[in-house]
Amino acid sequence: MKQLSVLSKYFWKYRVRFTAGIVFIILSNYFAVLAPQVFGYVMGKVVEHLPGAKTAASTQVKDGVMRLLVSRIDTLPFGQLVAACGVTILVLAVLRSILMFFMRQTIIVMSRHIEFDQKNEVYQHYQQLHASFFKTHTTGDLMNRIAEDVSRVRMFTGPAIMYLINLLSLITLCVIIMFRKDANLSLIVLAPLPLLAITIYIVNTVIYKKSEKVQALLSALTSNSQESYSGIRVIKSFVQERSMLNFFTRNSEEYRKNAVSLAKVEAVYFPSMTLMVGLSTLITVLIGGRMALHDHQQVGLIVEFVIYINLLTFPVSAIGSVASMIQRAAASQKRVNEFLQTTPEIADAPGVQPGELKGDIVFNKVKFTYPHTGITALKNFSLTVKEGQKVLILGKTGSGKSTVAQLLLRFYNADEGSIAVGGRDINTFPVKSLRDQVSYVPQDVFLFSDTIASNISFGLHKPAPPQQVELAAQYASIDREIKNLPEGYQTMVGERGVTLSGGQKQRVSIARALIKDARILLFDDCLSAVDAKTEHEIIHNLYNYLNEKTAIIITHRIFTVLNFDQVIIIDDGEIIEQGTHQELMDLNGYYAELYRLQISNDQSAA
Ligand SMILES: Nc1ncnc2c1ncn2[C@@H]1O[C@H](COP(=O)(O)OP(=O)(O)OP(=O)(O)O)[C@@H](O)[C@H]1O
Repeated sequence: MKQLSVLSKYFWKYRVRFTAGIVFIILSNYFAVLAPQVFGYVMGKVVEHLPGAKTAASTQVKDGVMRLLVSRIDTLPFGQLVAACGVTILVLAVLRSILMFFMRQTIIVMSRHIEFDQKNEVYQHYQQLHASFFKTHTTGDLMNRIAEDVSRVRMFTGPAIMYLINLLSLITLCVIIMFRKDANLSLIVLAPLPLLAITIYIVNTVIYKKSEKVQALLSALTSNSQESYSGIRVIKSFVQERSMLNFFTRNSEEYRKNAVSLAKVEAVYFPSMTLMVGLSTLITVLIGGRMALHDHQQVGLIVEFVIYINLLTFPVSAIGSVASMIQRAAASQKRVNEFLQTTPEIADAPGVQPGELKGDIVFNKVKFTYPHTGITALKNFSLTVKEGQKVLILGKTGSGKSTVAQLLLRFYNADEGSIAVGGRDINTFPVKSLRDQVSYVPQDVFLFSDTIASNISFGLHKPAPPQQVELAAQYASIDREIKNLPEGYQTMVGERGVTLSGGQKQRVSIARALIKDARILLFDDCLSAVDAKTEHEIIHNLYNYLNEKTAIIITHRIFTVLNFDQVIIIDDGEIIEQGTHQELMDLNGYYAELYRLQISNDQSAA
């Protein structure tokens, strides 16, 4: 419950709606308990008019509104009195329905507003969290917190709160009226209700546990089928359809067993609930009937009590489900809180001022170990890139090349040493300002489910004119291919759109970086999927585009077309060769060997 206290800020935010909702619930329940009193009164009058009735039935009227009504109709002829009572009951029912409508309109609508705010809060927090957080949490878990957990919390801020206030006010009103009318009879007829509430709570907990399991199995089944669809080509090419089917069937069977067991418990639950409610009504009729035999005056009271018991049925049976809704919401809110309390590791130091990024990039004795794997990706890494220089970083796979880009963009903070741009430590720039001024083409291409034009202009802060988008695409050598698509730049890509080839996606991703027109560019192995001719064309275009800009190009291949100011070879996180093309050829080490190998491969391919 402590977990849910964080929601108080939202209840305060929507206090007017919330208070109005509480008033509507209480008023609607007040009208609900007035109706049995009218029934009781009219039944008393009916008994009074029965042939052979000896005594005038007493009308135990305790409520102010009832007293007012009785004073108006008590002297009416019998027929008119009954009609007036009928109309009153009808009016009360209509009033109650209207109030119930407003009760939902206030409380349930408030819960939807809270859900919206909370989703935004969670999403905003996601955006601020550091890269290693996303490495240690699965996408499914993150999706669950924003979707499933927030929805369960909504079940608390909406239905659970509404039922709780409803049941508390209705039980209080009914019990007060019943005890004022006949304390002994009240004690007897209400006795089974706590038993009913406890039983429902216990059974509900069992249902909750079972449905949790069913839910988890269903999630596993969904991820299993999702993975099968995504990897369908691998499955088919390795002829693994049957084993995948067997795996799915096993999971599916497990799900079926648990779902059937849940259905069995639910099947017992509802009839036993009705039985217990029936028991209360039965006790009222039995004891009340005996009382009425001795005293006809009691008939109206018994009728009233039977209606109260039926009125109490729903709130009492809701206690269990409300309690488990609150439990679930508390567990979900705990998960949301854990996440919201995760502080972003990469944050701006107090008082940092934005500034223009220009000048040399200097890595000074940088050491970095990935926090959750303990892999030291860079050791004693020092590199000076002068403004306007083009630097090529080469090295075996896993040698630490991409880590250089990750650290420069502050996806992670270096453990030792420093990184400076224009003589200013990058930690003294606001992170957003730093990233805004560096164009980055990541190794893993990601395109959003949107048009090609939107994907290219993604990093811009205002809409880009079509000419600007086309120019960027021309530099990335993808313009012609885009124009050949049925809808050109307006073609949808991503899951629901046209499937671009790996090389096409890479070039759209390059265009997205180039359109930013930043002074510093980082290309991380971004031409791995294009053919040699296209690679040549892009490098040639880049040569013109880069001009005065500073560029760090990470790759496995040597680009012979572009004249690099420096070539760096990294091995196991350390620089093992560094210099110009000629210097490294003279060194006759890793670079020279790679160069000769590549030239001979290119020649044999030509
Ligand atoms: N996010 C990460 N979390 C943990 N370890 C990582 C992460 N990224 C990379 N590593 C590890 O750090 C080392 C260097 O990785 P890095 O991606 O910098 O290599 P790379 O030279 O760019 O490789 P490739 O050419 O295959 O892209 C590798 O051993 C890798 O397993």
